[in-house]
Amino acid sequence: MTESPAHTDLWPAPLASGAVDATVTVPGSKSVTNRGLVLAALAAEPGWLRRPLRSRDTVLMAEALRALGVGIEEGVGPDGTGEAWRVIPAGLHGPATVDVGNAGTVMRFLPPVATLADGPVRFDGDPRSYERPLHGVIDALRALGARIDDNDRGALPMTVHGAGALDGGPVEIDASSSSQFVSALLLSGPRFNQGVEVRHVGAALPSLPHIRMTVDMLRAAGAQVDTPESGGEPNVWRVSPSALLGRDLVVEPDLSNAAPFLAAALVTGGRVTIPDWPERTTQPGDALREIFTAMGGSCELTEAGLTFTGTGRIRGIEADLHEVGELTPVIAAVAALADSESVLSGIAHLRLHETDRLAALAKEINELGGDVTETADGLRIRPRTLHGGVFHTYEDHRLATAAAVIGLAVDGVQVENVATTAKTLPDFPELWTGMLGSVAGATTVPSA
Ligand SMILES: O=C(O)C1=C[C@@H](OP(=O)(O)O)[C@@H](O)[C@H](O)C1
Ligand SMILES: C=C(OP(=O)(O)O)C(=O)O
Repeated sequence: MTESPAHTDLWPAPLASGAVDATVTVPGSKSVTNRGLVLAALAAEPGWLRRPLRSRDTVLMAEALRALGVGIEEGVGPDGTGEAWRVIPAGLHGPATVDVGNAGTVMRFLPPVATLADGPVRFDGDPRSYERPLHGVIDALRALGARIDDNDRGALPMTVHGAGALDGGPVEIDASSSSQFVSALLLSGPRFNQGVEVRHVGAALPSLPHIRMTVDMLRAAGAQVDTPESGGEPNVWRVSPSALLGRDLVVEPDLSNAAPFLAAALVTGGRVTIPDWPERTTQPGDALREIFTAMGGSCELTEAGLTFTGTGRIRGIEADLHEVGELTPVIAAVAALADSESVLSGIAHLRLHETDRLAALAKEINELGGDVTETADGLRIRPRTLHGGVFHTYEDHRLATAAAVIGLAVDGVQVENVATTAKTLPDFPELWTGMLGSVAGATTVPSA
């Protein structure tokens, strides 16, 4: 549906001329915003999303819900401060068309919602969306009573023939390729006639914090959810049928998108504060505190937010990133600048993310003179002296931010299509140069 433009734009990644010392306000979480939109759309009464992320993935989600009949009004919040979206649930209608772009959250969370519409809902997206796994959602919905026309591909494009309701009940899925299969079924579960019981069968499930986020947000909307952690069976989640409450939800900053800024403190031996870092959160980005501390920095959570301080020395790390896979590109970039080897494991499923992230990181870091090899389930990174060159980003926002991190320490890194950061962080170039503006004598290059 969406054409893939030829991306020849090159953004000269600014070199840091000294230690950064900055406060960076990071926009809202993609994962929280898109769950918040779905739950608000399925609620029995209107709700608010305050400080939502406005980015390609969240705008696609909002547009899709509008296409199904949901009202989403963009404006300021009930207290008159900050951006807020008012979500007004309505009967869900087909025929409708949904453009998923390359958003995993849209392509996986919305087909269960579409089963509740009263007509056909056509799903299409970027060429890459056709390659990303969706079989877990399609097979499960069919088992729960839905009619889906996917030409036996188990992938996009497809049409969900909404019948106005879904039986629901127990279902088995293999979600080892994406935790989003589980989240997708749970989010709509309260609205299925019998609720839903999802049993994961197969190899280990990735991204467990994202499933905890789904469960926490469902409970906050009034749903009853039984989980392995609340005394249930391992790998089984159960959501009872119920109405959902309209909430006044304040979206946390996107902690995964804080990664490149925290990395800048580590790489330059500087200091970066991220305001509004939550004390408790299900976001996987919270693990950065531990991971970057192990790589050589230190952090402190105060009323000002999370302050991360680097020493200028970066240590390699051996880390299983299975639960926090989306942090991999920036961690790999830091590891390429470390003084010892790193082994990142547990992330074979990243081959099916926005791009094959393992292949892309190995190729692009190696083209700058690095020594990165792919393992069966991750990356081995041996630091080398790097040189400048073009860093291709494969329409992957996190490849672009990873390249910017390397560019802090390596002169002449040119990031192809930095605009691809718009998937989750449209203001990245401005935030980055703003952060560097606080370095005396910094070479800040305006974005192309
Ligand atoms: O549910 C979510 O919001 C997400 C779950 C994870 O997906 P996978 O389990 O497919 O890795 C993560 O990588 C993605 O960025 C966001
Ligand atoms: C894997 C990611 O996104 P998506 O939601 O498209 O799966 C990501 O943002 O790193």
